[in-house]
Amino acid sequence: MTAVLPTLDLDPFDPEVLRDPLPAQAALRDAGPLVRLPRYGTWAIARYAEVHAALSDWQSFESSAGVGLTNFRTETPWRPPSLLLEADPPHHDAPRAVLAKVLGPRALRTLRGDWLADAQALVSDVLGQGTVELDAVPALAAAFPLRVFPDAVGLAREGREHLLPYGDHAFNAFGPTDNPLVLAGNAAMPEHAGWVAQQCERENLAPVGFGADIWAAADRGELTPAQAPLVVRSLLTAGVDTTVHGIGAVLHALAVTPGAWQLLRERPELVRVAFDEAVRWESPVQAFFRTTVRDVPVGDAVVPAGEKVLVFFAAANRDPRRWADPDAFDLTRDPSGHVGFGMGIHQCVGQHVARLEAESLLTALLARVTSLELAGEPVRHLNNTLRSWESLPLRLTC
Ligand code: HEM
Ligand SMILES: CCOc1cccc(C(=O)O)c1
Repeated sequence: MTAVLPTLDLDPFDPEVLRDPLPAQAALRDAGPLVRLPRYGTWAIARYAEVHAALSDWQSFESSAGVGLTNFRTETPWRPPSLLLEADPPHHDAPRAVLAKVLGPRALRTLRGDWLADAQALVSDVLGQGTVELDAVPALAAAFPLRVFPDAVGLAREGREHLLPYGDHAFNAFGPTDNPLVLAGNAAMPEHAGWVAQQCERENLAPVGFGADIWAAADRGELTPAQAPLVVRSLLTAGVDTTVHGIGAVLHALAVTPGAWQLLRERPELVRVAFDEAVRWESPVQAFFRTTVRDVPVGDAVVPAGEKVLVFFAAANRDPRRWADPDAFDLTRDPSGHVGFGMGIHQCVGQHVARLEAESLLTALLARVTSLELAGEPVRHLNNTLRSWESLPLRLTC
């Protein structure tokens, strides 16, 4: 008698699930190591062990059929596929090697001083002399990445307002194409995508920056000239909304966790742990799909070849089988091993950039702000892939 496969009539892209995904994540973990989601004819894995195993096994779970619900084998992608996110070895190798160098810790050493100074300047701008109340999403979480990252890429000043809506739509587009969030973004997308594509061309990039470094790699033959603009596009798609919502997540976590800000003031060396713990706890990138290359055993079942599997990073990051007290934001925990940046060959190539942005802003805030607390009810921003805040009212006391 074959075991009956757990099935859940759950829609991971339902707006109410996006608003509060925790019950759905718990239901998926509790149902079993592999769960059938008939709603979209797909499968889901939500437990840490199976998520980690799938992300580490790109030969069985491929990305080149797309990491959203759309199967590139049978449907046309909305844009030319990413040479990293939506590619597998061998095609993935060269673009990944180039970006790993361009965005690596060594390359970022030159930015560390500038980004801390920029963070200190921004914090001085937003703080009065005493207590200030502000919406931390526009004032800090969005303001800082938009202040430092486009310059680091080498973008012109004009048109940067396209970046956030472009990324927001790109992340929505990993969900169902008939989803209300996708439909709402379709009209403006050609304009945003057109501007982004323009900025990836060599002549529109500054002579110094991540963009120039990618084109220099093409000059050295490490990429073809046709690949270079798509690798730059990866930065513009993946590198803005994610850090905005990552910083929003750590500021929210610190504001709602009693004693956390004080502990960080006493132990500023915990700043980098704080950001990774926030990425585990909130998982700004909630989930991506993979497609099975062959019949793949998961738990005591088998996923047939050619099927879409939802790999739920956020659910794995709160799996009590892996984490003690998983729902607590705990600065004394060691969050290493979390899958908030993914795992394996596709693990976030921009994670060092994200960490440096968060570290810079938190360091500047910690030096000036004695207490950081909610000043009103935060409001969620709904997205098919991103967990994020529309607004985060905070009270900062100096
Ligand atoms: C808090 C901020 C961020 C989070 C939570 C995040 C999350 C992720 C995750 C989960 C993946 C794995 C995707 C998969 O396995 O299919 C990934 C890949 C990627 N990320 Fe990030 N990311 C962040 C910031 C950034 C930044 C700042 C950049 C660029 C500067 C970036 C560029 C990329 C790219 C290009 C990939 C594809 C890598 C590959 O497929 O080899 N990300 N990111
Ligand atoms: C955070 C996941 O990483 C992404 C997301 C969207 C696009 C790309 C890309 O490589 O174009 C990467």
